[in-house]
Amino acid sequence: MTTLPFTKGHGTENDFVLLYDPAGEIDLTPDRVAYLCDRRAGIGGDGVIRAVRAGVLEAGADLAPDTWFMDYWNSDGTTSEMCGNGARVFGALLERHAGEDLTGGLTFGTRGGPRTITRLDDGRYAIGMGVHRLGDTAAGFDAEVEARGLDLARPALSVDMGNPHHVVALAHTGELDALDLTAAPAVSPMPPHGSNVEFAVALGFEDVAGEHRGRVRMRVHERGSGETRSCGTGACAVALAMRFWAGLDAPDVWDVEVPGGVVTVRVSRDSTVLEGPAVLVAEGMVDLPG
Ligand SMILES: N[C@@H](CCC[C@H](N)C(=O)O)C(=O)O
Repeated sequence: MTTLPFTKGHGTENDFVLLYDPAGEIDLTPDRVAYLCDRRAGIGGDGVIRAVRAGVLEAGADLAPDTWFMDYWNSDGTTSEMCGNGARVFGALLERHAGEDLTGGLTFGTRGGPRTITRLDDGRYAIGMGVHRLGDTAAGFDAEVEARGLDLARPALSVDMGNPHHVVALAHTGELDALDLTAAPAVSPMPPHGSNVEFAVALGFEDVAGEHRGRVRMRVHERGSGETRSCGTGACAVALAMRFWAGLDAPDVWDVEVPGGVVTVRVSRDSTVLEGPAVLVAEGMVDLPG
């Protein structure tokens, strides 16, 4: 039996089991991840995040060995390139367990490339999300999505946030509420490694303290985790798609309502910054079977 210390945390209720493992001593396997994320038999979470030094991971080979690396796993035991909400919670873990000061920004590694986290004056965190890429912007859409609760297949735009996304615009919040995301939406064509699928309804634009802001509500079905109460990379994908579809006068700042709260996405030419909270809720010890 292996016994491990863990931290439980969430970002807008996208929740994670966090393992502080600078020297890479934990033998993390898909079965162990699935066990930790099990909400009845384990701790429960949408994913596992291990804080490890880049030098002890093959995926961190391009980084200076003492760079922190966010080793992200979905609840089904698969890994992903990036997790936006998880990155904020990872930052809060580094503050608590490694004594890192994030007020001036800290760059860390992910499978999707380096990202930077900064603690904001109001206690939230900002993540520099790296370079994004929209799919077929000439056509406006490059896929179709079918989901339970939708009468017809809907057009979707793919957005690469380091990890894959497809965004579907719905007409009103009634359509969003009627979705049944207990089954994975069918994406056509589906990328080889799957996709995260966001459904979004534009709520309007407003000027707040001299800033032109958009507001949008979304739900998400995450690759490897099912429906979650928030997705940071998904919120960025939604803001980018909405901004693109809205045309010339579209805001660069978007408040994205998710079932678990609100995050803010700031768009510049080819990159985004994701702002939101991170909460560490518990520390404990867990026995891993086997
Ligand atoms: N919830 C995350 C995304 C987690 C990874 C995703 N399920 C994938 O497989 O790409 C976020 O906040 O970005």
